[in-house]
Amino acid sequence: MSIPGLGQIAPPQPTTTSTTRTITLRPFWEYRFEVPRRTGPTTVTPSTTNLPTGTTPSTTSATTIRLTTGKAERDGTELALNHTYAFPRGTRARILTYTGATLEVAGELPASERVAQYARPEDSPEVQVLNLHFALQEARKKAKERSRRDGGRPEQQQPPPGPRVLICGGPDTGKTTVARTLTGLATRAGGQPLVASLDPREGMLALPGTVSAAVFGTVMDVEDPAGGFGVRGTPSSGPSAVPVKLPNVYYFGRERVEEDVPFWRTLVGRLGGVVRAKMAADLVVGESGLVVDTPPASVAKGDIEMLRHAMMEFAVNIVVVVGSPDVQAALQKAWGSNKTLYGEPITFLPLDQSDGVVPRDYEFTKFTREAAIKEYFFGDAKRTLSPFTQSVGFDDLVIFKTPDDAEEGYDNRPDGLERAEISAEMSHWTLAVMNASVNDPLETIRQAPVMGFVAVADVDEDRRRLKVLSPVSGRLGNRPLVWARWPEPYINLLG
Ligand SMILES: Nc1ncnc2c1ncn2[C@@H]1O[C@H](COP(=O)(O)OP(=O)(O)OP(=O)(O)O)[C@@H](O)[C@H]1O
Repeated sequence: MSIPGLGQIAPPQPTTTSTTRTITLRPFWEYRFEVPRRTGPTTVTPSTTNLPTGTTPSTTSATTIRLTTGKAERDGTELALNHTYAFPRGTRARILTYTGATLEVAGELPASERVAQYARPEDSPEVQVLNLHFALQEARKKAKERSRRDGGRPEQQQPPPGPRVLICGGPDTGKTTVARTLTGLATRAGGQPLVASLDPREGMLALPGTVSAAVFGTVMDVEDPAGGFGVRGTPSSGPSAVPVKLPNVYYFGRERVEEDVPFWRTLVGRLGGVVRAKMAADLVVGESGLVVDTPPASVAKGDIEMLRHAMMEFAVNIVVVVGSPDVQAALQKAWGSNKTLYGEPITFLPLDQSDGVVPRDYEFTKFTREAAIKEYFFGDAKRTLSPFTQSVGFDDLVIFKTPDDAEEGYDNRPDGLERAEISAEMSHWTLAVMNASVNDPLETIRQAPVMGFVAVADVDEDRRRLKVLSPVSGRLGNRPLVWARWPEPYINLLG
C-alpha cells in the first residue's frame, strides 16, 4: 500500500518477489496468511500443507487472492468467484471453505502462510461457530414470530428481541473473529444484526480508543485488514467498496478498561441505551439481535464484574466464552441464576479456541493502530482520500483534556475533563470532535457521541496557530475537541 503524502509508508520495492500459486482446499480447510508489514525479503513458514513454490518478480505491494472454483469466505463473508482481492500490509486472516475451493494466491509472498487441514469436518473449530450461528438463526426466527404476534402491545409488555450474544474470554482467544463471523453469517442470511465493540484497543468502525455500536445490514469488506470492522467501513469523503455502516461512537481515550473503569461503565451504559433504542425502532434489527465483542477478561484481574456490567446493559441472554473455562465458571457462578430484563434465562456456551488464532505483540498492534489512523485520513490503496487542512488560531478552538492520573483528586472528579492550554505538545495527536456544544457541562462533553477525529499536524506557538487535518471540511470552532491519552501520537501524518 502506498498513499501519496505519507512519508512513512515505504514505497514498493521492485526487487520484491512474489509467487502465483494455486491452493486447493478440501471442505472445512482454512488458508491462513499474514501479509508482510514492510517490503523486503520474506520467508514462508514451512508447513504440512499443499503450498506449491515457483517465483516470479513483481512490484505488487500486497498479497492478492482469487477464488477460482468452489465457495469460500473470510470470517462469514463470502468471496465472489474470480474477483481478485488485494489484502493490505499487516493483514492477518484466513479463507475458509465449507464445501471445497481453489484459490489463486499472487502478489507479494505472505510473511507466513499455512493451510489448516482437518481429516474430518467435525475436527474443525469452525463447526462449533457454524452450529452456534444456526442456533441463533432459530432464535431470530422465533423472535420474528413473537414480534409479529405480540408487537402491538404496550412498551412494558413488548416481547424480547432476537438473541443478544456476548462474546468473551481471555486474551488472544479469537473473540473478535467469532464476533465477526457470526455477524457476517447473519448478514448473509438477510439479517441486520447490531454489533457492539467494547474493547477500546481495537475501535470498531472508528479509531482505537473508542467503544462503538452499529447495525450491520450490508456485506462486510473482505479486503479490510480488520475484516469489515475497520475504519474503511465508516462514512468518508470518498467512495467505498461496500456500503458503509453508521456507527455510534464514544471516546474512551485510553487503551485499557482498567485505566478508568467508572468511565468505561458509563460509556457502555450509553451504548446500551443506543442499542436498545435501535432494536425497538427497527423490526428487522430487533429480530436480528445483537453481537457484543468484549475486551480480554481475566478472572485473576477481577474482570468478571466488567463482563457482568456489559451483560446487564445489553440485556444479554447468550454468553459465548471462547477458550476460557475459568472465565465461564466465574461468570456462571456470579450471574448464572439471573434472568434478563425480559425474564429469559441466560445461556452460557463454551467455544473451543481455534488453533489459528495468532497472539498479537506490541509491534503488530502499533502497526495496525497507525495504519487505521492513516487510513481514516488518507484512505487506502484503492481509495485515496484528501483530508482538509486548515490553519486555526489558538483562540478559535476549544480543546479539553483528561487530567493526568497523578493529579490530586482526579479519581473523584465526575467530569474528568479540563480546558487544555494549546501547545506544541499536541502535535501529531488525534483529537475527538464531540457532538456537543463548547458551552455544555464538562460531563456532557466527555460522554457525548463522537462526530469524527482531527489530527494536529503542527503547532506554531509563536504565531499562536495550529494546522489541523480533518476528513471533511467545516468549521471546528463551535464543537469541543477532546485530547485524551490514547491512541498516542506515533506518526507524523504529513511526513
Ligand atoms: N482461524 C484463524 N486463522 C488465522 N488467523 C486467525 C484465526 N482466528 C483468529 N486469527 C487471527 O488471530 C488474531 C487474534 O484473533 P482475534 O482478534 O479474533 O482474538 P481476540 O481474542 O479478539 O484478541 P484480543 O484478546 O486481543 O481482543 C487476529 O489477527 C485474527 O485475524
